[in-house]
Amino acid sequence: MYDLVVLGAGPVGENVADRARAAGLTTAIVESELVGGECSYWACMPSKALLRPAIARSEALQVPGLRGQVAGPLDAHEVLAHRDAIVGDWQDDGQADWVKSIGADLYRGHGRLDGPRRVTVQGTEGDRHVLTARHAVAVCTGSRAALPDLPGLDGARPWTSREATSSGRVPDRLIVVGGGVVAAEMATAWQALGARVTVLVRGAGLLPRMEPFVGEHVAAALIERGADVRTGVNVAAVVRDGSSGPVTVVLDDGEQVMGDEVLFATGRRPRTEDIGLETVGLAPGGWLDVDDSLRVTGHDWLYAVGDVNHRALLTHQGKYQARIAGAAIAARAADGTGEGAGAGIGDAGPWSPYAATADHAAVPQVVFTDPEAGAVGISLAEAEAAGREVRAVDLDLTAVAGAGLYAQGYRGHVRMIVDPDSETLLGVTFVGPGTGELVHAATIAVVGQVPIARLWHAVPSYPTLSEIWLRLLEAYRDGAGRP
Ligand SMILES: Cc1cc2nc3c(=O)[nH]c(=O)nc-3n(C[C@H](O)[C@H](O)[C@H](O)COP(=O)(O)OP(=O)(O)OC[C@H]3O[C@@H](n4cnc5c(N)ncnc54)[C@H](O)[C@@H]3O)c2cc1C
Ligand SMILES: NC(=O)c1ccc[n+]([C@@H]2O[C@H](COP(=O)([O-])OP(=O)(O)OC[C@H]3O[C@@H](n4cnc5c(N)ncnc54)[C@H](O)[C@@H]3O)[C@@H](O)[C@H]2O)c1
Repeated sequence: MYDLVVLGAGPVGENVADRARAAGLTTAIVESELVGGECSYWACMPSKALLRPAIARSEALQVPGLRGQVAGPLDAHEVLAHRDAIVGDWQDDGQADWVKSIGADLYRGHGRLDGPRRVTVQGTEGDRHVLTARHAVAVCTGSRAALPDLPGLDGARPWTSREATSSGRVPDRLIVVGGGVVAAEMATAWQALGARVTVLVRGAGLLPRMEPFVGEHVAAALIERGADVRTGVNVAAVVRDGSSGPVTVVLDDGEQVMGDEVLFATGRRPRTEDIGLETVGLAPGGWLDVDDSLRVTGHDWLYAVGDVNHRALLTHQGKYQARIAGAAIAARAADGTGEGAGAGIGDAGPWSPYAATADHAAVPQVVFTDPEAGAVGISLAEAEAAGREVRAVDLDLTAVAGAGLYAQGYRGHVRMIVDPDSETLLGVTFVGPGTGELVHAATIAVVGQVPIARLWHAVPSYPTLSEIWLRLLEAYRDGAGRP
């Protein structure tokens, strides 16, 4: 018997276990593939290992004295080897050792709920275990790529995010279907590695969840570097010629696009179809609904944390939820009841240690395209959709001296969304080289609800990109975004 059983040892499951361990709970953690999850082996880490050389080279091309040194293409062989090293050659010994080091017991195999507070593990070696949880089970099984139901797709062996982050060779021609973050980042990476890239976007532009200027900058840069970015197109079928021949994507107007590989970056679905949800009265296959303490609706012992609850499909946000869930599980366990709304966690109102409030108000994200983009909080479109009256302050990032020093011909843009009543920030979005590192300042301003009047005292260093904060305050003072 354990205090807590965690299903899935991705970044989120690891953090739930660690937080619970810090509070003195005994923990078992079950993993069917690699300890470290999607993020470590087929998502964040390998994708950023592929992207960092591309972005560094691109920035060096804008720096006097360096341009000539990086005029040649990336050494794809070296970049792929670096990616392999970053993912530890898809071996998880280091992370498995870490799980042991925190005192949790690791069970390797497929875990399934088997009624309240029970998990069975079908071990990878044919072994079988029944684990019982005194206080809680945390489902942290993550998500996998969602593929559309298209004629020919199964036989066409499409890439998903897994192949796009782990491929050992650069295809001559890569077709990318989708316009979200995976599509934009992977188009950027493989183009920089030498593939001729065609991006097929169903909607009006790339990165539709962010402010529109982000997708415009990223698409323009991809096109300048030779990619074919087509918007408003629908894929009707996919055909692979033989087992290793080229692939043809047929659009619904009959046009055909040829490639050597096709990546479907068309979103995610939850890994909940075979985890025994039916044994506790829940429907298999869906995202799991949770309250702000990450407890599954209607179950006082069951938590769902990370991608699987669909609140924010990001590692850092999942790990934030993990810290909150771990704290709530421990507090309810200490309280001795583990039952009833609020038992052991007091009122757990917004911003308490037991409420993942930032999921609603301030989810930060950096998109590692070239140029980089970053955002936190709401966009103008989201404010309008919610009927909120806001002021949007827009600026070109070249308004600061730091931009011209960062890169010759620097291009970038920022938008700040302000609540005019409280004069606090509701959201900020950046696009431009180096802007990923500006996002955390924005996150602190949004989460801290720092009034504009106080932000004037947060003096940005000269001559950094951060000086854009001062320009934003000046523009706001001078009436920018006023109706
Ligand atoms: C290409 C790509 C790039 C990304 N880049 C970023 C990025 O730069 N920054 C960022 O913040 N986010 C990024 N993300 C999102 C990030 O990968 C996810 O948000 C994160 O991995 C979610 O963590 P998780 O622990 O909830 O799930 P996962 O990482 O999916 O881990 C779940 C774990 O549970 C295991 N599991 C599932 N079912 C069972 C079962 N029945 N029994 C036992 N074990 C089970 C799985 O094997 C897996 O190890 C990216 C995603 C993709 C696809
Ligand atoms: N840097 C980062 O933080 C980072 C990087 C990669 C992924 N992620 C996370 O991973 C998650 C998954 O990313 P994603 O890009 O796969 O999903 P997404 O939901 O962001 O984008 C999927 C896109 O595919 C399109 N689409 C869906 N079905 C389609 C179809 N049949 N034909 C054409 N287009 C179709 C959608 O319109 C959407 O624009 C995201 O939520 C993101 O937060 C984060």
